[in-house]
Amino acid sequence: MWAARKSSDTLILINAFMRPLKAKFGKELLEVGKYIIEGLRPLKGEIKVGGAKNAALPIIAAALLADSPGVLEDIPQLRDVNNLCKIIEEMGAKVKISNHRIEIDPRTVFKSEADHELARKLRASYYILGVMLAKEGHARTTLPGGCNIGNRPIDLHLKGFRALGAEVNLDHGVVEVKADRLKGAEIYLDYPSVGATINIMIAASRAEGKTVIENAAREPEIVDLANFLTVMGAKIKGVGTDVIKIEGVSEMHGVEHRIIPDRIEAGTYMIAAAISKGDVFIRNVLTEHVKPLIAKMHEMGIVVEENIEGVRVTGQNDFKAVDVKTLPYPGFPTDMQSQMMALLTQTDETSLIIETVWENRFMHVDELKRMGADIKIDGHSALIKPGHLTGAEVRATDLRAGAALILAGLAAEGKTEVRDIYHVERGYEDIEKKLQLVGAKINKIS
Ligand SMILES: CC(=O)N[C@H]1[C@@H](OP(=O)(O)OP(=O)(O)OC[C@H]2O[C@@H](n3ccc(=O)[nH]c3=O)[C@H](O)[C@@H]2O)O[C@H](CO)[C@@H](O)[C@@H]1O
Ligand SMILES: C=C(OP(=O)(O)O)C(=O)O
Repeated sequence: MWAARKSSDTLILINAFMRPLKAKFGKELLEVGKYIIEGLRPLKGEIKVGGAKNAALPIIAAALLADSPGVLEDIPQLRDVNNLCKIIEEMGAKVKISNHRIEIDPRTVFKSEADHELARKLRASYYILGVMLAKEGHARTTLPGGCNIGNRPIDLHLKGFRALGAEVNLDHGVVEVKADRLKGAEIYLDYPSVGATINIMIAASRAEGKTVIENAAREPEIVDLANFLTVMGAKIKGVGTDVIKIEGVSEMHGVEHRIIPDRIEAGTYMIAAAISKGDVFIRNVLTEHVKPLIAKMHEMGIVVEENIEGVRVTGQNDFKAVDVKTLPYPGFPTDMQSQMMALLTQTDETSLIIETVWENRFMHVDELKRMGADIKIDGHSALIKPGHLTGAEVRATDLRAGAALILAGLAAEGKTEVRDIYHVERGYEDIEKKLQLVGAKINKIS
């Protein structure tokens, strides 16, 4: 959407040229690309982090709950955001995008179904379910896409909707939820699922009476969404703890809201600074959100200095091996696991990573091995031995796997080609440009 608005003439020309090729090879043809990285250059300077993808997405969807237009600031320019905006536009909302600001007018929404093809392109499309169920008493969408990092059921979302009084149907991968009136309920989540907590919180904000979500997820993105909903008129207490209480309201209005900084993007650049043996100030970081990473970096002997605006990471010492276990917030984030693994290939001894959130989030391991890494997987654990990385041709199997390979490329001798960068662009805005600004030799070939 941004690209189209930035240079629509160029796109018309490209499309005319690509149409016959797209017809022959499929519509994703334009989305293939690669990064080429030449490593062993210490990064120096400053990188600015953007708004958080995983906060922006539910907040864009939740803007439809209002009965008047609203404005969102610090929206990252990402494939996922673009696709979600297309979904809500197709449902009738008026969406005006300029730079990192989006105006959403929900008054013209006439449809409670998300376009299936678009919905399959991202995980967060399922927030349309909670939003439209609350707003119109009906919603329909296909099961969502997102990273292929394991089984990604939505049973807890559906359990929550049922508890609120909705009728739920899941047939051939299409989910439909309906209710004449949602009623507040007590809902215990078997696991503190981020998506289920968000979807239930959204639906409950317009239900009749009080809802209590127990064993709720505590991620900062959920707190950001709750702050947004509260300014819109919702009554929410306990967010950021594992018990969230919501008193339903009948009206919500459009507001202005600034999205919190992306803690995973911040963490990725913190590792870029360290792994390249560089010295980088990463601006626009809420340091309390990256504490689990800062703690591990300190253990490794990496110098991390925090201030109100961000963190300075200096990676000039030798790195000590550490063990890492991924957990729901405030534990070490699974979304930083692959990037951390790239860093742990550069330590003095063997490190251990235990992935407890997703059962299939080691797909980057085979790719890192192509670059010379010595990693053994046993179930949910990976043993990482120190090794010398050399450039290779590798594939970004998912968003954070792609980020890990770019990071490994920064520490590798020679040239690394990271292919299939579709997923990377779902979650990182201009990663190659931000890295170029601090001295990395990285180019994107589209
Ligand atoms: C768009 C978005 O915000 N994505 C993030 C969100 O994903 P997402 O919201 O999909 O992740 P969840 O927190 O829901 O999933 C965590 C665990 O709960 C399980 N589960 C989840 C839902 C459900 O109904 N039943 C169930 O069993 C999953 O299989 C997984 O093992 O949180 C994850 C965990 O921090 C991150 O890796 C993702 O980047
Ligand atoms: C897994 C991720 O995203 P999604 O849930 O959107 O696939 C992620 O952001 O690392």
